Amino acid sequence: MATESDDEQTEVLKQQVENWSTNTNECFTIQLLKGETVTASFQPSFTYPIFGEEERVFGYKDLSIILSFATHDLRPRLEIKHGKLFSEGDVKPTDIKEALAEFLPAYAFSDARRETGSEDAAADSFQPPGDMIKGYMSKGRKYEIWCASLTEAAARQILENMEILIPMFIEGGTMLQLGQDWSTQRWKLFLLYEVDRKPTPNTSPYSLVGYGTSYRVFTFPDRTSVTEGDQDLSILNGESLETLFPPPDQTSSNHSSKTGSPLDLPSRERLSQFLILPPFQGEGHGQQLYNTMYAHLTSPTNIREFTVEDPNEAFDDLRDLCDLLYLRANVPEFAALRINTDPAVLTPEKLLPGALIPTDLLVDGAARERIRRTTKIERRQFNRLVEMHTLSFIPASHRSRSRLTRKEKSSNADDRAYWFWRLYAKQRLYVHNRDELIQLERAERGVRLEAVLDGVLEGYAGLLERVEGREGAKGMEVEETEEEEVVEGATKPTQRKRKKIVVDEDEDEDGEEDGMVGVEVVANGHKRPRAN
Ligand SMILES: CC(=O)SCCNC(=O)CCNC(=O)[C@H](O)C(C)(C)COP(=O)(O)OP(=O)(O)OC[C@H]1O[C@@H](n2cnc3c(N)ncnc32)[C@H](O)[C@@H]1OP(=O)(O)O
Repeated sequence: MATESDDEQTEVLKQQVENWSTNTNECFTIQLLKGETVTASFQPSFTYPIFGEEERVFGYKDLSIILSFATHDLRPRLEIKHGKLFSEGDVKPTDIKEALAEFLPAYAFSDARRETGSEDAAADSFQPPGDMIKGYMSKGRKYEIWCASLTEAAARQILENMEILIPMFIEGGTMLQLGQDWSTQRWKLFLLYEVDRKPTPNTSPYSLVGYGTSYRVFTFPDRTSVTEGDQDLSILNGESLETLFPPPDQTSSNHSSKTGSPLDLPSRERLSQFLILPPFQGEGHGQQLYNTMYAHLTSPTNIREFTVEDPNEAFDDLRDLCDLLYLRANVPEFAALRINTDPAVLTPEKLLPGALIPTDLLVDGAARERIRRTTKIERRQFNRLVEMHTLSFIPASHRSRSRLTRKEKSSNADDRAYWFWRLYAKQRLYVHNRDELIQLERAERGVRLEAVLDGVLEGYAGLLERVEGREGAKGMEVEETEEEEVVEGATKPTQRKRKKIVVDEDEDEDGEEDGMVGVEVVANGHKRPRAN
């Protein structure tokens, strides 16, 4: 049984823990260093992957943890400063270096390069690994995007140097665990640098702004011929693939030269990690890097599709904006897509209650498939972009359920278009949310689907506002943009701006097919459910 003095002791202990504990998001500073000059300084968004859920360390007064990165090769250096240390009994202060050990290369904890002066010499002659694939100017400053295979030692080194930034800035983000085997050839590193046109002596002109990684996954040539499960051949654990296509470094001397590399197989490219360093966010660099990665990764003929691994909301916003601006400006067949409201095509028999939604008639199915294949945009993302684009031609004043009482029979073309647009979008959302919806009573399903659709609409409306704003301003920007472009290694245009959209949708949409699957033509619900 706890006595009064036990309680007092517990209270004292609690007080001590509080007095000696420090929030690691607050005491942690990340610095970018050019020579010994600090060019930028910022705090991490998350430190829980390093210091635990509470994001606190114990046992220090006036603690400050400074992690500096050389701006060019991201070589890290750790400095820990503190006042008094807790020293009572056996309780020791948190071992900060130990907590950071698995996130940083060993040399981050020592100063050898700095002490020998080799840092400056290396900086002077530094060139990013790989090839420069894009250059652009923004606000009078020069930027370059470089792409390197992660088989290149210098690229790998840079990635290892800065990988701690992923768990620090992407919620749930983890560091890559690359092996030493041939499969590393599937990986690419994209580095976005600002290039100082008048660098000071003994410093590098290159300063990292952001980076992305991608990897190649094998796919069947015609994904649509498979309806269930993930079609990546990577599920074969490489064994069958390697039998068919021995990797180059393991190819025996009697191996036929006819046999290609696994990298030449029909594949998807998957964008894996994407980060613009905080001091450079919100300046359009995310768009530049995304557009360049998309254009570069989709250009080989054996690449069938461009996908993104676990995007977060901010990335989804960036991707939606970039993709929609690109398709509307550069793919005329996409720009021409509209909701079909022609009663001669959408005959009463096609719209009987209980009939399946004729999505291929509502928005030209053959054209959609053609565009999707040539642009290589992943199916779910592409379908969402078609929804956004076709919605944009329906005036906002007609996007109201109260105007839908006469459904397809409405005499107003915009009201009819809105009715059909809702049917069209509901088809995809039904398939996507099928698992949840089939558990509901039939009547509830309609209501739930309407609610999901309203949430989607809200997001689309915000995005369209930004897209149209950009397009409206484009005429005025054209001259400046063309002047600013210094290298056009990529085919996607330079554009910028915003907003968010989310539903209950996962990344890969294997199994979701267009066409007349799933949803029936249903009457609109009468309630006004909450948007999700
Ligand atoms: C696959 C993955 O790796 S997912 C993880 C993505 N990475 C992160 O979340 C790390 C931290 N954040 C970042 O690195 C950056 O802020 C990014 C990549 C999200 C965006 O890059 P930025 O250079 O800031 O974007 P950029 O200036 O080009 O903005 C373009 C548009 O993206 C969208 N956007 C950018 N940042 C955000 C954000 N934090 N929240 C919502 N939308 C955003 C907006 O639509 C923006 O247009 P706007 O300027 O009109 O608002």
